[in-house]
Amino acid sequence: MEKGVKRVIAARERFCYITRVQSFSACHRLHSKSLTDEENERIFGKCNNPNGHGHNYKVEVTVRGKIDQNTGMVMNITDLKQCIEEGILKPLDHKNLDLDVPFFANTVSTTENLAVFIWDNMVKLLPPNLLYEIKVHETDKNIIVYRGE
Ligand SMILES: Nc1nc2c(c(=O)[nH]1)N=C([C@H](O)[C@H](O)COP(=O)(O)OP(=O)(O)OP(=O)(O)O)CN2
Ligand SMILES: [Zn+2]
Repeated sequence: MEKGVKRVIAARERFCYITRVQSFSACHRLHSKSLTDEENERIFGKCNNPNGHGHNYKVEVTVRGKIDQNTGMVMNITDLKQCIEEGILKPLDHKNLDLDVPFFANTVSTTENLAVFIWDNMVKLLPPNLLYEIKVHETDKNIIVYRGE
């Protein structure tokens, strides 16, 4: 480099994924108003039990974004925590999904639809273009992923 000439080299943009895990408890019944009682029983089996059943759900919320060069963060996890409180715990924890959550009044409370509900809540609360994935563990064996498609 020529003597006395300063060259500013822009730092490369780097992207990271942050996942925060949150558990909550809720009960539900798989039952579709657009099917007959017999069809509901046949399709959903024990999950159509009229008095419902419960789950300890686990949700993984993943955001993807550029690491801010000043803060070193994609987003502050403290803020992510607050969005999860607002978008997941407040509406869902210790609730009967079918009776307490208006979204499920006419939508079957499958884990697929629960993931969509959580996505729609979180996308409104998080900074634009950061939400990457919602992963819901209904049981240890049943895991649903939704990426807003
Ligand atoms: N596509 C989907 N299928 C099913 C869903 C769902 O959300 N999406 N949900 C259920 C039930 O709600 C349910 O509670 C599943 O419970 P269960 O079968 O007991 O759970 P496991 O598979 O983890 O338990 P096993 O040990 O295999 O019995 C059903 N289907
Ligand atoms: Zn269930």
